[in-house]
Amino acid sequence: MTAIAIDDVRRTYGDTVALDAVSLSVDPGEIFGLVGPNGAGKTTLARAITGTTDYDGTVALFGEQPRAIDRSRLGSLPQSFSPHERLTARELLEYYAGLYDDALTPGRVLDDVGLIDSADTYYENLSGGQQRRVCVGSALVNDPDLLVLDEPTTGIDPAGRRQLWDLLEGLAADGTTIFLTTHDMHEAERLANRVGLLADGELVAVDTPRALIDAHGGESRLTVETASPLAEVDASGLDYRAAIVDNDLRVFDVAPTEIGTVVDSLTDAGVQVESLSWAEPTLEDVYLELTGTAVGRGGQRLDDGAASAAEEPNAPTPPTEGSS
Ligand SMILES: Nc1ncnc2c1ncn2[C@@H]1O[C@H](COP(=O)(O)OP(=O)(O)OP(=O)(O)O)[C@@H](O)[C@H]1O
Repeated sequence: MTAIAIDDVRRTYGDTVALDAVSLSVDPGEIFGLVGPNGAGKTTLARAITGTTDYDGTVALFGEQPRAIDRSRLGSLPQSFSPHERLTARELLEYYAGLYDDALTPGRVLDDVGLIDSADTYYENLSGGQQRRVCVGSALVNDPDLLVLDEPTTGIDPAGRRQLWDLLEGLAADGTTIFLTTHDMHEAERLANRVGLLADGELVAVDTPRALIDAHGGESRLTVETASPLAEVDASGLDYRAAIVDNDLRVFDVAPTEIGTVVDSLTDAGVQVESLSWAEPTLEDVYLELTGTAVGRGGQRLDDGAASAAEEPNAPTPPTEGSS
């Protein structure tokens, strides 16, 4: 049975369309990541799933309406969540555990979220990231079948994020369905089986991170820092499209095995290469492309005549005056 079935869900606030005919289904044991700019509608969709906002259309969780589902099957972490400040981390989890007939022990949850050493610290005295971990723990305490987490790792340090990712992956491997929102594209790429991109209330793309990157991520890029003034760099001998981006020469779609050839061509053209870095497209490129915030494939100077040839695939760009 589908874990989350969302069909033609719409939500407006006055003139604001927060969700515009969103349809989506999430399988049991799947980790689904929802990304999108501020105000795109992510929290509204998470709230529609947990039955904490009204909407038109239908949402079913394991075949039941969100407000009808046995609460012990659902764990949810709202974006804004402020537990009682004068309780310790352990007391808070004891409190939330007490809401269910059958709950995990607070000690185990604290351990899972990496807070066992701060178990007896008042919530108000925990750091922001530690507080967020307690909040994540409160969503886990009933060992739910479905977890809806709205920006679970915001404010949590890199090591803590990794710990939570491992934890969530382990839960999903054991069959828990996880729906999470995030602004961290690395998190979505690493964690989610599928990613949905919401923009202005519309789900504009849904697929595996790999498929999204293949379809929308663009080309790999070789960034060349040169000792030569960029205005004098002649890249016309390259068999690759090139442009100037952030004061470096960027060469597109170069296979790693071809980097040496590109460097040789540049050196032959009198360019002094200082450093090189090569990067594959990532989910962040997909995000920037699909939300219309991409700089432009050929670099930021596409709008000036000097680099306009960069718009043409396979047209080597000789950066000239004005393009440095
Ligand atoms: N209670 C509300 N009253 C009025 N407008 C609201 C309300 N909640 C959300 N909105 C509007 O709905 C739209 C979607 O908001 P939502 O919080 O779902 O976006 P989001 O993608 O979660 O944003 P963020 O990344 O900033 O958390 C926004 O335009 C927001 O201003």
